Amino acid sequence: MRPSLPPTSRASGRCARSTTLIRGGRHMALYLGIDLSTQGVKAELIDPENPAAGSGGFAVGFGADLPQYGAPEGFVPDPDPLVRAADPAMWLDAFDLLFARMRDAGAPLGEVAGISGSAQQHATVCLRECFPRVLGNLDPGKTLAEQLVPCLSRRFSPIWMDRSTARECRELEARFGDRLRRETGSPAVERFAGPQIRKFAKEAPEAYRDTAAIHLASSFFCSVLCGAPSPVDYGDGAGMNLLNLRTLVWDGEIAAFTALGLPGRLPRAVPSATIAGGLSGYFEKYGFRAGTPVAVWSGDNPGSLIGVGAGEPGIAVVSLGTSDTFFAAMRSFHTDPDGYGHVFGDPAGGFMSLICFSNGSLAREAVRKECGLSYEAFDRVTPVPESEHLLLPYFVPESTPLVLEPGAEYGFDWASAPAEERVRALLESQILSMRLHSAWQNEAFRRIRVTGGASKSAALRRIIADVFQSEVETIAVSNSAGLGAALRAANAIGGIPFDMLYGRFCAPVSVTRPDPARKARYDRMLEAYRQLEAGRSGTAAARLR
Ligand SMILES: Nc1ncnc2c1ncn2[C@@H]1O[C@H](COP(=O)(O)OP(=O)(O)O)[C@@H](O)[C@H]1O
Ligand SMILES: O=C(CO)[C@@H](O)[C@H](O)COP(=O)(O)O
Repeated sequence: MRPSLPPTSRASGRCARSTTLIRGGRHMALYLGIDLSTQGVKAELIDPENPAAGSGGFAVGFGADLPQYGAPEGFVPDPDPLVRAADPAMWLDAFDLLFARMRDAGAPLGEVAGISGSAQQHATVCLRECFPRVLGNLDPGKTLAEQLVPCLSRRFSPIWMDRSTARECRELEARFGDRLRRETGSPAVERFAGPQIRKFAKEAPEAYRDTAAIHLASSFFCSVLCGAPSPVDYGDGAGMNLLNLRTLVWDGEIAAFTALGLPGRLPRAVPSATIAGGLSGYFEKYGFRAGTPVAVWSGDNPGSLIGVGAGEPGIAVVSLGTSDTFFAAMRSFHTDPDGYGHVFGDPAGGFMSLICFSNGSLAREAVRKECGLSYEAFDRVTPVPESEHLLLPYFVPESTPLVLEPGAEYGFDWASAPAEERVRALLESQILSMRLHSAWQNEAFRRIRVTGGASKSAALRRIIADVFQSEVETIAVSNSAGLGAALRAANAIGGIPFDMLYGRFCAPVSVTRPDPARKARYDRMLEAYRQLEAGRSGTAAARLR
């Protein structure tokens, strides 16, 4: 059994466990998976022939390790809660730091046979014409940031938390109506790349003219590894409002309307098992072999679908990272009539659903601090009271349902409630919202796999099991996006079938069984939550109509 990443992994360096992959020994072929998330970059190194031997995982936290960027939560603080951007220079420095740490810890990077990765979804990186030339001539004597920042035509990248494109979404909806949802898998969505690019082209036309290529964070980092521009995979590409999921090519009409000349600025869209290229010689300084095959990167949620072993329909996944997401491989392509759910490419083939709640760990963090609790205490107090208190947990702008003006709304006397009641109300409300807004999938999932930082919380796992009346399973590695990237590399490059990899790396290590006695309670609370949400001014039950 592989132990999970200890909580310290976020802060810095290598996790406490040190295993055989670091201590030495011969390996047939190792695969490396990297995940660039909102708050840090993490890596998982696996040996498919010896799944018990882990690297322990490596991590760089933007706040703790790169404080000079002033982005403690991974984005540049902005007084406007709708504006959220990150500095690609910080991401690039984190990459150099991550690989240096792996080399210094003795990770056998020379034995890596294949690499892939994933990134937080929707973030765009805009690049000048010089990008391919600079990439092809990276100087190992300099840092990635020193060399690549001059290629940026937009200095900061809007990330998935940005909600400043309501106008552009309205324009896209007015032009294409329901075709957007039916063919790109989602209505126009504020955080998606298309509306973000439209806003950029309108507000900074010169910088847009100076832009030769627009990458997602995933295809940007795949390009950096390969030393040449990389395609976008269907998993992450579907989060742009630009990819036609019926034809699996960029929708020329939608792209041309989004911004003049956009079709010529987009990388190719390809299946997730595509080999993007060979590793750039720049990375030899960390001990890698130049030319090591790199499989295209994906989004962190599609990557996690693979990392928890749920690439086939039947198991739902709840990822409790900075955002909370609920997703599952789909049996058939269908879209959410309310417009909150999305359809992305499943890296194992076919499609996956996804619903994103922006008030995931950020909301839990806000309440935890307000109550002055540690996470251990937070976890201990939650199962105690059986009160049926609810709140709308909009501590930051919310995607599901769409809430642009943040402000939590309480269905009970919040100020005088004891800390444990507040915490329980928050966690139950978050999971009830998840049940409410995932119903469009029309599938009763009997098994849910949980992942992400907050999946360590036994209280949250209990609430998920009881609210959904499903078994809730964990796997050993909580960095499922990083593990998913390593598994994708082993599949695409090593030719190892996913079901074999799932069997070796994704077996459940804990199961929380639902308590049937709580079913009636949560059915009742779901109805009460629906009414609380419907009664809030400025919160639409459906994005569309
Ligand atoms: N024991 C815990 N209980 C609840 N939340 C936790 C716990 N440990 C960590 N977290 C939360 O996990 C979050 C990070 O999760 P992670 O999956 O690493 O995020 P991301 O991939 O989005 O950067 C932190 O914001 C923190 O609030
Ligand atoms: O916007 C979405 C999904 O559509 C987010 O889930 C991002 O992909 C960020 O992921 P985390 O950093 O929270 O894992």
